[in-house]
Amino acid sequence: MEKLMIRGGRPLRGTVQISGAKNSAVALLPASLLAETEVVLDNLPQLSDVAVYSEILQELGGKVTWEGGVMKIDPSGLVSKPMPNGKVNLLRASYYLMGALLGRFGEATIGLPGGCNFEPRPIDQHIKGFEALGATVTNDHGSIRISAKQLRGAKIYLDVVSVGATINIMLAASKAKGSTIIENAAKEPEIIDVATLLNSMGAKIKGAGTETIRIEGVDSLHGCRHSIIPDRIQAGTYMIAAAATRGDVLIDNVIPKHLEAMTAKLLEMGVQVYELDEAIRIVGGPSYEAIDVKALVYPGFATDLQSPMTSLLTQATGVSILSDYVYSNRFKHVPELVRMGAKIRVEGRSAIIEGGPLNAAKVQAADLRAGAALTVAGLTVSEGITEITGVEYIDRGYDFLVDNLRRLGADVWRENE
Ligand SMILES: CC(=O)N[C@H]1[C@@H](OP(=O)(O)OP(=O)(O)OC[C@H]2O[C@@H](n3ccc(=O)[nH]c3=O)[C@H](O)[C@@H]2O)O[C@H](CO)[C@@H](O)[C@@H]1O
Ligand SMILES: C=C(OP(=O)(O)O)C(=O)O
Repeated sequence: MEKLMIRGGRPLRGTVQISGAKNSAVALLPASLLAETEVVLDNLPQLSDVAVYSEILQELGGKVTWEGGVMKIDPSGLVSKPMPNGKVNLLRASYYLMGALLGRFGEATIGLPGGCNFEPRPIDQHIKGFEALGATVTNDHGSIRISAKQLRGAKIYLDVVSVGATINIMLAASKAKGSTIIENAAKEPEIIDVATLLNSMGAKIKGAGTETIRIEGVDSLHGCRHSIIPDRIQAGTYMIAAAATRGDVLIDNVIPKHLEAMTAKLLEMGVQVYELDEAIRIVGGPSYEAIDVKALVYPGFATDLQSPMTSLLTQATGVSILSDYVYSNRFKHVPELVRMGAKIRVEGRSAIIEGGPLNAAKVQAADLRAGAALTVAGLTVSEGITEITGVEYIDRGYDFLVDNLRRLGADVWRENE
């Protein structure tokens, strides 16, 4: 196991290139299993979740080659195989195998997903969707078994706006007989990305990115080439890090529209933000105002940026309130930030943050974005070395983190624990 070491206090300066989106990649890989011929994915991030997924595809009989940011997936030799445990327990997005294998083979047995467990993350809406499409779903000692003689299109209203359920239903419904309508669908850019891939494979999906998605089922899907959208969460984290270190950073290869909520909040604090066609420049200032932030479903402020934003708000003057309306208890970063001298208390679904300086400490990342929050915090501390364990979580979502930060002038490195 490694730990991340940070000697902070240096303003980040320069340009950082943002990779393809993790939350798209981990849905596009299983989506490719619905094709009968080769799918090529470009701009793939080099993340541990992607590596695990490529191994899962190979266990299922897919042929995978992965060089740099390009993965070729030949699913022609795919076999229907139960996956009750093993690699599926390592990542959250293994739940997409349910929709993909159900669409491809009419059956799937998949162990309950892993990933970041900051609080219980139910999948009842995924199951409600599969059942509405005519599947039988049973829970067998922590494995979900799903089967259908023939999937049939249906009208499905999601009780909660769920990224995973929306995509999972799209995957299965692409191969159902007749039309499916998903109401109260999630609108995240990653959903549009998955629909774009599926449509390039021959699916008929309309309305992705709105709250009503219509899917006309087709008999078969074919291979294609697809380039993954940039990772808005990675981009938002570098925006936060640039502001927190009072630096000047060009965040390149982004879709600025995907970061509008982030941009609006930074401007409100007094950070200078310049939107270009495919880049955003952040210029930090000497002082920031405290603000209130509400994490919501897209296009609201992303819950995945809530933890790193907490670290930035410790650098503002006054008291900020950061509330998470997606996950009520996503605050595992808070006790660790408190160890670094932050004045934060959690009340219900809100963190109340009083601005003030941080100090170096030995801290533990309990999940991916908690790790991002601690990294941002460490970068602001000018005396001492911050040591962050739990780096394996950070590797789920930030490729080339040390290289990128060093190129921006930070003094960071990894060491064996
Ligand atoms: C791999 C991936 O894309 N992960 C993202 C995805 O997770 P994930 O798809 O798991 O998150 P959802 O959008 O499904 O969850 C949103 C909310 O709905 C609840 N819920 C969800 C499904 C369900 O069946 N029942 C239910 O009650 C969840 O507990 C949560 O409170 O979206 C989250 C919210 O933007 C992000 O934090 C994750 O980074
Ligand atoms: C929670 C996250 O990921 P996952 O859903 O894959 O655990 C995240 O990306 O912040």
